[in-house]
Amino acid sequence: MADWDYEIFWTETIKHIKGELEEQEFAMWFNIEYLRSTERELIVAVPSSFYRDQVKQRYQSYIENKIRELTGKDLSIQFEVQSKKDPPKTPAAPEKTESLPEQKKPARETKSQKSAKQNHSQLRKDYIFDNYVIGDNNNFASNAAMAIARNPGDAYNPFLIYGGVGLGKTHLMQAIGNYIYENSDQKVIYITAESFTNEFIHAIKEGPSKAAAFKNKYRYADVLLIDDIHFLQKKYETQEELFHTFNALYDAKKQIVFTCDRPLSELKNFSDRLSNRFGKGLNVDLQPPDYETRFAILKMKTEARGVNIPDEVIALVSKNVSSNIRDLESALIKLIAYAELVGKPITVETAQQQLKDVFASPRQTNMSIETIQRVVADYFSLSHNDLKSKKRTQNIVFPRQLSMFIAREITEYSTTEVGQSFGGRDHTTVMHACQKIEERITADPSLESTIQTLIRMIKEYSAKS
Ligand SMILES: Nc1ncnc2c1ncn2[C@@H]1O[C@H](COP(=O)(O)OP(=O)(O)OP(=O)(O)O)[C@@H](O)[C@H]1O
Repeated sequence: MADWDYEIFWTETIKHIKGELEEQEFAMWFNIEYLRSTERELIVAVPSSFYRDQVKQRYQSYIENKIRELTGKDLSIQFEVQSKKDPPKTPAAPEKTESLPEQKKPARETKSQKSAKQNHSQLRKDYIFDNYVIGDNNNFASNAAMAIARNPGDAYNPFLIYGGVGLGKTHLMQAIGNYIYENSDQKVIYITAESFTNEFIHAIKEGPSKAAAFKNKYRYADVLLIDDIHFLQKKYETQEELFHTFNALYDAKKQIVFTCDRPLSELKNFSDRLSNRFGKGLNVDLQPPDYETRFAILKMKTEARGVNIPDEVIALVSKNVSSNIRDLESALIKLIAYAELVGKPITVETAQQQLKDVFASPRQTNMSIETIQRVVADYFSLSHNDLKSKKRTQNIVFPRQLSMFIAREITEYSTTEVGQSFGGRDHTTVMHACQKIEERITADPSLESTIQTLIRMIKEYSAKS
């Protein structure tokens, strides 16, 4: 694994730490830059030997623990002193702007993904890294996916991508498959959990030789990609079969990738031992894209279709369709179809008229939970990461419960979805939070007016962003 690069994990670790520490403390002690990595070490730069000694003493084990949580590996941090003229760069949140965003880059790969090989029969040929736009919502997941595609079976195995509908799980998973298929002779198998189940039931019905053929087919894969494993809930026999397939592949160091619509902890009627196995590797989530990323995705999709749509129209659609990327694409297709049918260019006016129902649908007007978190956190002088963190101090627990309560009041998100947005908490935590807030309102009616103030602020914030 000589060419392994832990930079993405370093970036992610720093992001977590930034969310946990006071702003000042972070700015003071995390003037640390990633340099390179070896199999067991991450080498980072600090500005002076004094700084190095202080950081080592205060934070080395804290950082190493964080990295272990993310990678599952015991990596040690080595500090190199490198004086710099430039001031430290601390990651800053992207500013929200009404203007057109700069073009984001798709996830380009260094190796060419185009070759003379025939397309893989189970993989969509356009689901490749080159067509996958990277934004803050999927940065970690897509970088991890590329690292896995370059070293299948080596480091992050199994790899689980989870997140809500239409956020790019299948695309990313198939990009891994396409990359490996194009660049090696490894046998890549992609299947949805539903087809896996149907094939399994059919094979058993057909008798022992078909059942054996089924087992062999999956156990001799080099790379197994199974989409939508939440479908396996309650399918105990298929889970059992997959458990054995998993063990055979895992022991042989073959890469396994799964997608799921929720974190493993939220799967119901799912065997613990299977869930434990899946949880062994790297689990990453995909969040809904921000405005800039939506714009970049639409821009890329229009270019790929060879249609000419003004940037103002792309901006309008990106602003008004925020639920997921599939909805974004559907809106675009609707516009293109209309323009082709009536033979007219697409303008802001036609887009507004043709997509007015889409823009007004409850899915699009639904307030994002992140907006609620940001406004409530700001009100209580916290960072919005505090609300998603595991911290249980009273100054954080109350705003967190309040945010959950407001999310249930003014959005259509389920308790499961709300819980997931608060650091992957269970839906029962959300129910408990709502009950606690209701009890507090009964005991202290002035809380009701605080809640109304917050809701007004959230709506104003949302209208501006
Ligand atoms: N980052 C991205 N860049 C470009 N296109 C994207 C991106 N993410 C998703 N898409 C596109 O959005 C559409 C939906 O993606 P995909 O089917 O992978 O979502 P999903 O999360 O698997 O959804 P589901 O849960 O419904 O199966 C696809 O056309 C995909 O190409």
